[in-house]
Amino acid sequence: MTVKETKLKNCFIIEPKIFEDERGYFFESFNQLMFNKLTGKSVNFIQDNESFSSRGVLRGLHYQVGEYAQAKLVRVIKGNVLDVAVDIRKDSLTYGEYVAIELSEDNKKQLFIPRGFAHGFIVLSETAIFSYKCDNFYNKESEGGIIFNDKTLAIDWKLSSDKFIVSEKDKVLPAMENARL
Ligand SMILES: Cc1cn([C@H]2C[C@H](O)[C@@H](COP(=O)(O)OP(=O)(O)O[C@H]3O[C@H](C)C(=O)[C@H](O)[C@H]3O)O2)c(=O)[nH]c1=O
Repeated sequence: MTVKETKLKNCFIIEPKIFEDERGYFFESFNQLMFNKLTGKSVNFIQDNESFSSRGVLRGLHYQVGEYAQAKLVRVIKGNVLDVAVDIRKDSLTYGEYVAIELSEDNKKQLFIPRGFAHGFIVLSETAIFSYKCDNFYNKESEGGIIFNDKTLAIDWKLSSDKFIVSEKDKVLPAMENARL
């Protein structure tokens, strides 16, 4: 397992060690001891989520505020997505900056997104199964979001916007400047 910090403090790219043989492959998708040792963090994940989406589906940018803020460890089991994490920590030197990384069944990369980030992804493959761990429970009342095409962020989602499939809820998310932080 290798861990590399991104330009955004405490946001890490994790690459598990893959064991391949004539049967296929094996890897530890999460190991608490190694995660804590290599990130220097001690995160207690308490909820696992999974979503299935088709090409062009864009989920995000989402986060939870206050005591229900969530750190996430995200990965792709099937397919290929562009995953985006936006630093919305008010006191952060990289506030308003984001990282974008392709996560796929082939590269098996994972992204650790700390509390204080907005998160979203777009599906680049025919379909994708997205799986992630959260260190806090879902709390509808604590949900916040930023519109995916925020002008300040100007995220390049890789696909042409006429191909985007966005939920009615996400279509009306506020710009970052008006976001609930
Ligand atoms: C997130 C969540 C949702 N739900 C229910 C609420 C809705 O009835 C239904 C679909 O929820 P939503 O449309 O918010 O699902 P996504 O658009 O995939 O939301 C996620 O998308 C981005 C990428 C994230 O990082 C967040 O984890 C999360 O906001 O599942 C639950 O019951 N528990 C949960 O933890």
